[in-house]
Amino acid sequence: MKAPGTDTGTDSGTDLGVVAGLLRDVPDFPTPGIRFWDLSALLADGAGLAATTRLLAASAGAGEHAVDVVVGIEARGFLLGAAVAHALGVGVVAVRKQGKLPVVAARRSYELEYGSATLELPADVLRPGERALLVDDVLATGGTAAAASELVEGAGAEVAAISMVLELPALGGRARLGDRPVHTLLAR
Ligand SMILES: O=P(O)(O)OC[C@H]1O[C@H](OP(=O)(O)OP(=O)(O)O)[C@H](O)[C@@H]1O
Ligand SMILES: Nc1ncnc2[nH]cnc12
Repeated sequence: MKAPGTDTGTDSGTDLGVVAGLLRDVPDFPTPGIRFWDLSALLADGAGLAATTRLLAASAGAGEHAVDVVVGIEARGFLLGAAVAHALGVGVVAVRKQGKLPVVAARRSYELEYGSATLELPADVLRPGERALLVDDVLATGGTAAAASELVEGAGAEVAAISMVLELPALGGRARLGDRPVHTLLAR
């Protein structure tokens, strides 16, 4: 039984159950053979978004280990990254797909489960020594998170942690991320 006053809806086991119950998988999207994990229903649900935000923000560290900024990866990482940054009281940096930013600090190209892409970091938004929390929805091959991490580190900032909702372990993404701390809420 919970102690009086602790039933605030922020129990992490309860939050995880809410998140798991709102995940959807779609066969053969965007190409045949891909089992696509869709977070639309989770994000559209107020309790789902709140639970996800709390769980992702728990990777942010505290005190001298606290992160200074959240980095959200286009596109689904923008939604989660902004929510987590707001919960932590820090700012959010949008790492964008190629061609969207007017002033670019650096870019990295990579392969993912169903194609290839290039990410760009905006100029003059990360300061050397800042501790960044990388946020995205899915860790699959790890190509996206590795590219975003390299951009953050190339700017002289530190990837303090990488926080994602869902990991697809069969695709080996975690191994691509070296010794950077990776936290995923669920695996499928
Ligand atoms: O671990 P990986 O194999 O790199 O795959 C994970 C990435 O794939 C998806 O993004 P996608 O590139 O489809 O872009 P979107 O969010 O703009 O739809 C997902 O949101 C992650 O960013
Ligand atoms: N299977 C998948 N579902 C959702 N997002 C992804 N990104 C890469 N692979 C994915």
